Amino acid sequence: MNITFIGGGNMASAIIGGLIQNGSQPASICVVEIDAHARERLIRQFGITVTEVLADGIDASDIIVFAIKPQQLQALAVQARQLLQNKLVISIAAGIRTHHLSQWLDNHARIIRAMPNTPALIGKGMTGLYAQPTVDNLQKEQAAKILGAVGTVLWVDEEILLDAVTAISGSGPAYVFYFLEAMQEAGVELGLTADIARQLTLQTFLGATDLAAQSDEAFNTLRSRVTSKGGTTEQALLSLEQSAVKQAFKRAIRASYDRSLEMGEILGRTES
Ligand SMILES: NC(=O)C1=CN([C@@H]2O[C@H](COP(=O)(O)OP(=O)(O)OC[C@H]3O[C@@H](n4cnc5c(N)ncnc54)[C@H](O)[C@@H]3O)[C@@H](O)[C@H]2O)C=CC1
Ligand SMILES: O=C(O)[C@@H]1CCC=N1
Repeated sequence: MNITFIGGGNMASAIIGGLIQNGSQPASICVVEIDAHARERLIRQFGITVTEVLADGIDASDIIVFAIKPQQLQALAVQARQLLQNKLVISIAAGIRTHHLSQWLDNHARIIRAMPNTPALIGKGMTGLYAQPTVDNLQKEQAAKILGAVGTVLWVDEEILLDAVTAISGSGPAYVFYFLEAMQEAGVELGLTADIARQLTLQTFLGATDLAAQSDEAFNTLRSRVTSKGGTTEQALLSLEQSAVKQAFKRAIRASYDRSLEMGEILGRTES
């Protein structure tokens, strides 16, 4: 199964790294990339085939992954539409709806929209998938196999739910890194070295998320076990409540969701 990525930036690189780590042959992966520095990096990092010529890249595979910015997708689609025939198109562009992409591609009917995330690089990605009703089961299995090679996949049966997936797991690693930053900074302010604060923070996230993953219990039950009456955690949680951190966090996720919908709306409205 050969795969061509159009765009070899952060997210494509994370998926390619995960695929190779999981046993894919570099020779089965091609990237079309317009930036010369990025092309050099991709060859150095992965030993894959890289080209700047769209037709060559599309010709090389039956599965084409659109991995460029949402704002660039329409122009690219218009260039690609004569070249795709019945190939499977997987778009990872945030917000862009399959019916708009299909229009830009002259009513192409084999489109799967995917929302992966960057932990794909180490095989721990989370990808939401939505297929147009015209995509056949074999092509759905191929898409699930590719993204499944770099983590967990789940299908949604309404496209709007992919905007929710974007807000939770697509953008999600950035929220986690934000919390890691805050905990490390707090540790340093309390006198720890940056290295020790980093180690304590990371191991706490790893331990707590592994514990939650191995438990059937609700997150707030696990939280209550850390929170001794009259103890230290209680004070921290009280402070978080007083600062309305949960509400602020939910608003942040809603802002990501709204932006995904807005990008779909605005970028889909433009004429092809
Ligand atoms: N970064 C992330 O965590 C995630 C990103 N996405 C989606 O993935 C897509 C790519 O995002 P990133 O990788 O972060 O962006 P990026 O900016 O790192 O990569 C985009 C790459 O596409 C190249 N490019 C631009 N126009 C091109 C063209 N016409 N032909 C070939 N190459 C072209 C650029 O030179 C660049 O290397 C976006 O649509 C984004 O919404 C989806 C899930 C997560
Ligand atoms: O920030 C973005 O728009 C992309 C989609 C999800 C993660 N990164």
